[in-house]
Amino acid sequence: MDYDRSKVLVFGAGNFGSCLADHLADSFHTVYLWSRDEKIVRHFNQYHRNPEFLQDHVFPESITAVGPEFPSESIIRHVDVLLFAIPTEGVRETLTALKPRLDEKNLPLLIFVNKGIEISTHALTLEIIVDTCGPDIAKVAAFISGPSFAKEIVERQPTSVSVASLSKKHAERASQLFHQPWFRCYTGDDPIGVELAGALKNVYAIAAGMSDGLGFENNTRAMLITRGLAEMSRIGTAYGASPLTFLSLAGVGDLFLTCSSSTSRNYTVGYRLGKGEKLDYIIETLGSVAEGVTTAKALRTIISKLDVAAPIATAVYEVLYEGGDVAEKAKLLMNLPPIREIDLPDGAGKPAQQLLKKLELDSVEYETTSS
Ligand SMILES: NC(=O)C1=CN([C@@H]2O[C@H](COP(=O)(O)OP(=O)(O)OC[C@H]3O[C@@H](n4cnc5c(N)ncnc54)[C@H](O)[C@@H]3O)[C@@H](O)[C@H]2O)C=CC1
Ligand SMILES: O=C(CO)COP(=O)(O)O
Repeated sequence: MDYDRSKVLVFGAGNFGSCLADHLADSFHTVYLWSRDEKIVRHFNQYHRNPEFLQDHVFPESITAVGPEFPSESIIRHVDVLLFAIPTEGVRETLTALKPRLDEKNLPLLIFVNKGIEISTHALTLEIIVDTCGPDIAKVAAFISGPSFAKEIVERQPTSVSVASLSKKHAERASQLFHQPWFRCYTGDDPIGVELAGALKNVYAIAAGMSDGLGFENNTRAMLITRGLAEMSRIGTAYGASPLTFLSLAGVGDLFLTCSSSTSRNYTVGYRLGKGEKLDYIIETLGSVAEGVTTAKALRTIISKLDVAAPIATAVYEVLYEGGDVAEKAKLLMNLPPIREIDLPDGAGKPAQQLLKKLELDSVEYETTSS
C-alpha cells in the first residue's frame, strides 16, 4: 500500500466525513465520498460544496461523491482505505452491507472516527466489527479520536488526535495517512480506551452544557470536567482499558474541548436543556448528530453492570430519559457526601511515599474508597 497516494472511500458525508475527505484530498490522496443522500451527491459533484454540512466550505474538485446506493464491490475493492464517519448507530448496518463486498485476501485498512456506544447492545465499535466482519478485521482496524471539530480542521487550524489499533502497523499506517503539519497524530495500542474516551466525553459535554445553560460559570464547568474525567477513567478501568488513555488527546483533550465550546453539538444539547427546552425539539432542530444522547442510555446499563459510581453520567441519563429536572439534578450532585478525591488501582501509587517517609508521615493510612 502506497501511503504517499492512497485511494480512500469515506462512508458518511456529514460534517466529519466531508471534513476528512477534504483533508485527505488536500494531501493528494484519491478520495471517494459516499452519501446515501442523492441531493448531496449531485450537489457535491456539481458545485464542490456540501449543501447540508460545512456549507461555507469549497471542497477540492478531486473528491468524487458516490451514492446514494451502497458502494459497489468494484469501488470497495479498488480502494486501499475505508474510512467510516457515520454515527455509531449506523455502523452495524454499514459493516453488514460491506462484508460480502470485501476481498478477504487483500483487505483495505479500516478506520473508524465515530464516538459512541450502540444503544441496543451496549457494544463498542470494536465489538460491532467482530460481530459483523470477524476478529481478523477487528485486529487491524484503527480508531481515530481526539479534540477535532470538523469546522476547525477545514480551516487548517492546528489539531492533534489519538490513533489506536491492536495492530501497531495499522495504527502507524492510519497515522501516516492523516499526519500533516496542521494535523498531528499520536499512535497507541488501547483502542478500547480510545473508543470509550471518545464516546463518554459526549455525555459529560451534555452535563457541562446543562451547567452553563443553568447560568453557572467557570468554577462549575471546571468541576464537571475534572469529576467527569474521574468517572470516565473509573468506567474505562473497570472495562479493562488503560487509565492513562484518559489523559490522552482522546481523553482529557476531547473532554476539555467539547465541555467548553458551543461548537459541540453535545454541549449544545445540554445547554438548551439547561435553558428549559425539550429534548425531542432539540434533537429535531439540531441538524446533526449528538452521539452523547444515545451513549448516555447505553452507558446507564454499563455503569450498573460494572457496578461503578458515575453520578454525573447517571444524572445526565435521568434528565434525558426519565424527565429529571436539570436544576434539581445539579443540586443533588452537589449534596452527595464528601469522598476521597483520587481512586487508585489496588496497590498502585500511594502518593509521594518517599516524601511521606522522610517526613515520618508514612504510617498515616487513608482508607481506600471507590465512589
Ligand atoms: N463533527 C465533528 O467535528 C466530529 C464528529 N465525530 C464523530 O463522527 C461521527 C459522524 O459525525 P458527523 O459527521 O459530525 O455527523 P453529522 O450528523 O454531521 O453527519 C452524519 C452523516 O452520517 C449519515 N448517516 C447517518 N446514519 C447513517 C447510516 N446508517 N448509514 C449511512 N450514513 C448514515 C448522515 O446521513 C450524515 O450524512 C459521529 O460519531 C461523531 O461523534 C468525531 C470527531 C469530530
Ligand atoms: O467530537 C467532537 C470534536 O472532537 C465533536 O463534538 P460534538 O459531537 O459534540 O459536536
